[in-house]
Amino acid sequence: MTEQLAVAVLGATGRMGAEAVKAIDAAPDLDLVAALGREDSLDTLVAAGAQCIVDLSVPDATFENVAFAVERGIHAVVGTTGWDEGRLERLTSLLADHPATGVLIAPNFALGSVLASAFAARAARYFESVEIVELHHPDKVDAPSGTAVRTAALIAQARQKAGVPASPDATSAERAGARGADVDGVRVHSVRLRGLVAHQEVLLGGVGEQLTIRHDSYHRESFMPGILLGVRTVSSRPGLTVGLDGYLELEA
Ligand SMILES: NC(=O)c1ccc[n+]([C@@H]2O[C@H](COP(=O)([O-])OP(=O)(O)OC[C@H]3O[C@@H](n4cnc5c(N)ncnc54)[C@H](O)[C@@H]3O)[C@@H](O)[C@H]2O)c1
Ligand SMILES: O=C(O)C1=N[C@H](C(=O)O)CCC1
Repeated sequence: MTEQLAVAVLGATGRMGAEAVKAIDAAPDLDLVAALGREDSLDTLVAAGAQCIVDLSVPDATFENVAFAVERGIHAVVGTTGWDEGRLERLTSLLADHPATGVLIAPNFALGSVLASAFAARAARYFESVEIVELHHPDKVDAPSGTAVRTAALIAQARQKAGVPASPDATSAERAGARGADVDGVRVHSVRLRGLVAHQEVLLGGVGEQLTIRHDSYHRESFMPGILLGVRTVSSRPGLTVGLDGYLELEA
């Protein structure tokens, strides 16, 4: 029998963490060696012999958790949001000192969401206007969602490369927030509504037509195949990968 990979979950009692604990526990090739909450010491990871962490904690804690792992040569699969450019730069320089260690930061582990963002980036160069509406449960602490920030970045890159001008917008009188947040030049609107899990629409407008690319996660189980893929792949991908699309063959 091949040796199991020793995995620890951080944020283990949270909505996502609890689901990840179940998924890792059920995977025959993975050994759940630790399940940490807010009060637990990160030293537990070392004592438990973790080879890979899955961080599903909170934006305020995720950098410290991942840095602790990287400094000890423990790979990290990260679903927690809050990874701005400054944090990514600091992590990249930390990884330079630990060249065998891999980190995957995936704003969304649902395959359909990753595909929807990739499709939207491809389509965005052909439409005059593009805006994003992200819709989540009301217990979410951050807005806009990490997925929307990543989708906007991919769209902005694709439009810039293709020389597409900014989406037209004649707004000259605005009540604060009415036009959403500007993320890399793309307007992002955040809805928080009881009953929702995680949903996103990319609205693409051209003369006389509209294309909507929508993805829905109805249950947190939808994120588990992506987490397992990340855990199984991260040790063979040293350095930093942002987006699960980095581990998928998305080109047709
Ligand atoms: N990448 C994805 O596919 C995906 C999917 C869903 C949620 N998320 C993100 O995952 C994060 C968690 O979401 P959630 O809905 O499970 O939130 P949650 O609030 O239910 O869970 C977070 C947990 O982390 C714990 N925690 C706080 N500080 C900690 C620390 N220092 N170390 C370890 N644990 C700590 C909290 O006590 C809580 O139990 C959010 O940033 C969310 O946006 C990502
Ligand atoms: O429930 C959440 O919180 C989610 N967070 C991620 C994000 O911010 O994009 C992924 C979807 C669910």
